[in-house]
Amino acid sequence: MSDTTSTPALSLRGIDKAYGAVQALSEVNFTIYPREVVAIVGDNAAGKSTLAKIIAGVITPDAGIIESEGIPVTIPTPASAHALGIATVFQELALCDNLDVVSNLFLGRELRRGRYMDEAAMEEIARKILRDLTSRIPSVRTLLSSLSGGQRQSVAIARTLLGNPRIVVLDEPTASLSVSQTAEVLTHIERMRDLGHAVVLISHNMSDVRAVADRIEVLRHGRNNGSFPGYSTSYEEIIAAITGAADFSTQTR
Ligand SMILES: Nc1ncnc2c1ncn2[C@@H]1O[C@H](COP(=O)(O)OP(=O)(O)OP(=O)(O)O)[C@@H](O)[C@H]1O
Repeated sequence: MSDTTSTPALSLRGIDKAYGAVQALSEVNFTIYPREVVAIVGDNAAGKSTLAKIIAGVITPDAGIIESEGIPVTIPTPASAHALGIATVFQELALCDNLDVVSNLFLGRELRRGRYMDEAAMEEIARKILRDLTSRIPSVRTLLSSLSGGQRQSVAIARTLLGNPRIVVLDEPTASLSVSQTAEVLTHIERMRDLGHAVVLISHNMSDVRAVADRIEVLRHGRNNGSFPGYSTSYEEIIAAITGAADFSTQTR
């Protein structure tokens, strides 16, 4: 259950971002609380990825205020996002096919014991994280190249959880997954919320979003166009906000 009585984990207000002549975001507001899954939805070019990249510190906004746990911050780089407890899984999962699950999880931050890598400790942590996510990967020593798309997504999510982030941003995590793999990823999202993480879910898939999101934020042409409770909003209502058949621009959180 989200904790909307507490200070927001992250809050963005009045965010503008232009790429040359293209105004990708205009006066966008976005808030997420601890233990909350918030979906950002919208048509192509609505500004979803741009907002995700601002949260991830990949790009900086031209204007607007960002607060982390109520404190004004800037997120000029991915390292500063990381320092604020924000982890992002981009669509290109950035995993190594020729390495196993453990090596992918700990790539660049291997645990050592003296001069040697502490394989046993890394295996144990990998198993625990995957168990917490209820992942069905058979062995942490499986090579990435032999995993399904859904299992690879599990590894990418597990890798972000190693740093125990407050906020996890998932960019289209179920794109190109089968029905059963999608169900597995949606379970991971629910587990992350149960474990106390706030999850930002960028998605095109309305049934995914309605299945797991506590709240759905619609972007249209780079502006907010409505904020809806996830479980009780009809498919038609969300589509109307996405397509502009209905104007919800004043109804944002
Ligand atoms: N690096 C860039 N240079 C120029 N224009 C860009 C750049 N990135 C995004 N845009 C433009 O900004 C607008 C918003 O793009 P963005 O990728 O944020 O939308 P989106 O909602 O994620 O779309 P999609 O669902 O198609 O990925 C679009 O008009 C896009 O063409």
